[in-house]
Amino acid sequence: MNVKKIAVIGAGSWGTALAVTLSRKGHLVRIWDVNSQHLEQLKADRENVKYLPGIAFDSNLQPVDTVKAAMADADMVVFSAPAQHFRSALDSALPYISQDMIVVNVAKGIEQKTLKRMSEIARDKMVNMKYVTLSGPSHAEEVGLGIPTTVVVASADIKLAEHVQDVFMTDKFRVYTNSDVIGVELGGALKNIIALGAGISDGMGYGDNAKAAMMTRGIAEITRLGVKLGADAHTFAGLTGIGDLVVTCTSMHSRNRRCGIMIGEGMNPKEATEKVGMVVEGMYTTEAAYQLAKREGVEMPITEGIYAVINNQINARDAVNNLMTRDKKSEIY
Ligand SMILES: NC(=O)C1=CN([C@@H]2O[C@H](COP(=O)(O)OP(=O)(O)OC[C@H]3O[C@@H](n4cnc5c(N)ncnc54)[C@H](O)[C@@H]3O)[C@@H](O)[C@H]2O)C=CC1
Ligand SMILES: O=C(CO)COP(=O)(O)O
Repeated sequence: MNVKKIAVIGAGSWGTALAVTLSRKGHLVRIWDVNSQHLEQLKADRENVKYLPGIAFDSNLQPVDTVKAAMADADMVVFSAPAQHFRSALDSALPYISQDMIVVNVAKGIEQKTLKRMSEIARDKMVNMKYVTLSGPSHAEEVGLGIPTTVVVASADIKLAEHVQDVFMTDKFRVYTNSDVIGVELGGALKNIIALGAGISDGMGYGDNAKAAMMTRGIAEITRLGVKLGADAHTFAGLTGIGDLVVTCTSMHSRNRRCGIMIGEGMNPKEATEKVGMVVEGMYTTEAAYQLAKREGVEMPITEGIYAVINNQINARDAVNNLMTRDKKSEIY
């Protein structure tokens, strides 16, 4: 195997699970986080007790004190900060990113203040960056345990995507490629809105029929916005579309779903988000998608309903009633 030096920026649950996966494969991995206290704990425990407990670090996975130390001589950098923090994470690492270094981003979101996808932020910072998006149905807890998982790496440069596929691929972590960066990014980001909705539905005590409706009509509106923004509709039928939607709407590992459940049970959305204790990307992506849908003139009734609920403009029961009593429609339009 061709051993790579890999920097991981962001030691939350996903950054840690990926760092563990890469180091188990034999790569030399250094992980850094903006929270220095958290880094001290990683060094002392050789485990991420806060975000991914129970998964021991191999000797070739090293938490380091500075972004410079993480990036030194790296062949590849993996950004695993939440989407709203990608810009600042990239800024801190940018001085050390050469034209040859491969940049992989695993955040699932849209920047709220600019409505930009993660690859658009990266492109603004550095032309010709060797940039790849990694996404798909992949809860960190299961990846850490080595439970079979599939993901997709996307780049317009398919050779680059294939290279990243080789670096990450193991018999427990199967990696596909896709050249549709827009579709892969939007699938991963927008499913979090629907996962919030699925959780709200569960929290209200609604059943499997309601959740199936949420997921199916959810992917319909995700596809509508995605295609309008230049994605390939087929991508939304794949791992980073329906695949990630299914895993997030049905799993108790999902922070978005858990947050939704608490909201559905009556908790204030802000309190529910804080109670999860990790990033709940859907809370930010809902706002961004709501604005994007308005800007693009795309109908996204579920997103609109969830936007109204999490902004305390309407209660969840009335939002569902609004969805159920919309004008009659054909399923395909
Ligand atoms: N947890 C999971 O199972 C998966 C998460 N993701 C995505 O990965 C991204 C990160 O999620 P998690 O790891 O779960 O979040 P988390 O809430 O577990 O941890 C986020 C970490 O990022 C760090 N951070 C924040 N700003 C930073 C910066 N500027 N530079 C360096 N570190 C910074 C925080 O200190 C924290 O340690 C999200 O976009 C999420 O949607 C994707 C697939 C699976
Ligand atoms: O994206 C994920 C799994 O694919 C993680 O989802 P949550 O952020 O809802 O936990």
